[in-house]
Amino acid sequence: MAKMYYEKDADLKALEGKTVAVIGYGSQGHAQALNLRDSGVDVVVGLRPGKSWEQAERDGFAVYPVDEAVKRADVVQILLPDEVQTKVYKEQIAPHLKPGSALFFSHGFNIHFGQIVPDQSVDVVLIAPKGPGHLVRRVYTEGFGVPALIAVHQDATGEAMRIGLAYAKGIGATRAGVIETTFKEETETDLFGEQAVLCGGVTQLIKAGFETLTEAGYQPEIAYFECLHELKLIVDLMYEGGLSGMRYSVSDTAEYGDYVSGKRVIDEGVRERMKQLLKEVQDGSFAKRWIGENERGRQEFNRMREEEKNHPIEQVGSKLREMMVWVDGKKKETVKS
Ligand SMILES: NC(=O)C1=CN([C@@H]2O[C@H](COP(=O)(O)OP(=O)(O)OC[C@H]3O[C@@H](n4cnc5c(N)ncnc54)[C@H](OP(=O)(O)O)[C@@H]3O)[C@@H](O)[C@H]2O)C=CC1
Ligand SMILES: CC(=O)[C@](C)(O)C(=O)O
Repeated sequence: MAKMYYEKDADLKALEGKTVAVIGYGSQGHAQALNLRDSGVDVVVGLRPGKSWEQAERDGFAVYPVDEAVKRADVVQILLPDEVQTKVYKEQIAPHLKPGSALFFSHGFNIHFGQIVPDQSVDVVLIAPKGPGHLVRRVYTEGFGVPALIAVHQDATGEAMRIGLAYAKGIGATRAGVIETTFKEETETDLFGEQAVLCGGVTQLIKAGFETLTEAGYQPEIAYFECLHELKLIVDLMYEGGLSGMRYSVSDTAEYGDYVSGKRVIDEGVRERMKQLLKEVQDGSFAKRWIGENERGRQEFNRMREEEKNHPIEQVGSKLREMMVWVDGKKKETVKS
């Protein structure tokens, strides 16, 4: 069984007198910077001029160009998009990293695939929340935490784990639990999971179900409720009580359908294709394709993003989300797309 670290295993004193520079203020950056500050940690933000800089200033942070933020920092957390980290690191971070400082990531991609090779004089630590940034913030403000993974790639000071656990406590992760891993394991499992299950697999399943119902003539709003909206409620039950917890709460009819029909949708062929996806993550061919796509200007990415935005399920969903009174009687602050 994996070792789990909790609040009692982490000491924020490890960050006392240290400045943390959060580089990037997007999904993870804003969440981690706000949570750290609320936990009493001294935080500056490193950015380029633009909407994030303006937002970070509105949120009361001292914002600097990336290189200036790094010069002020004892811990540098790189929360830039994976595809831009290498260039920014080489040009604006590496030349200003202080010996004995710590370089943090929330995804192991650029270390694992050798895009970033830090100087031996710095600690290199991974604190990877296992959840989207906006929920890392929301759950923290509700008094809870999103669990995270921790890994040490380099321990120049002998303090990397201690500082890493303090950081995890600062963003609220030790409230839930932090599991020790490696950059390799986090990178490969995260890339596989987001492609085969969380984002890729699930969205294709939702769209296939929605299209099956709408093409059979059922109302698109009903198809949306059945195949997307209710999924959150079902997954909440799994989140709280596992698959058995969900099956306890749904009807026996649904549970029987789960057993006799689910495997006809997700059959052996799907499992074989999942194994192929994992191979392409492990051998670096996915990483090579993603790095190349960015070097070529992201035409394929932008075309697919546009196609997905125009899918009927998006139109139906945005109309319904405006019409519905939400479960707790008020509309939650939705993530701005
Ligand atoms: N999204 C998530 O929930 C999760 C993300 N991660 C990891 O966290 C890291 C950050 O991802 P995420 O938060 O999604 O990123 P986002 O795309 O949400 O945010 C990126 C931030 O970086 C800034 N930025 C982009 N390019 C530059 C640049 N050249 N110079 C300075 N600032 C720049 C953007 O500012 P601007 O407004 O100027 O574009 C923005 O503030 C990644 O390693 C990712 O894999 C890990 C777990 C979950
Ligand atoms: C939220 C998360 O961890 C993902 C899906 O892997 C990501 O956004 O990179």
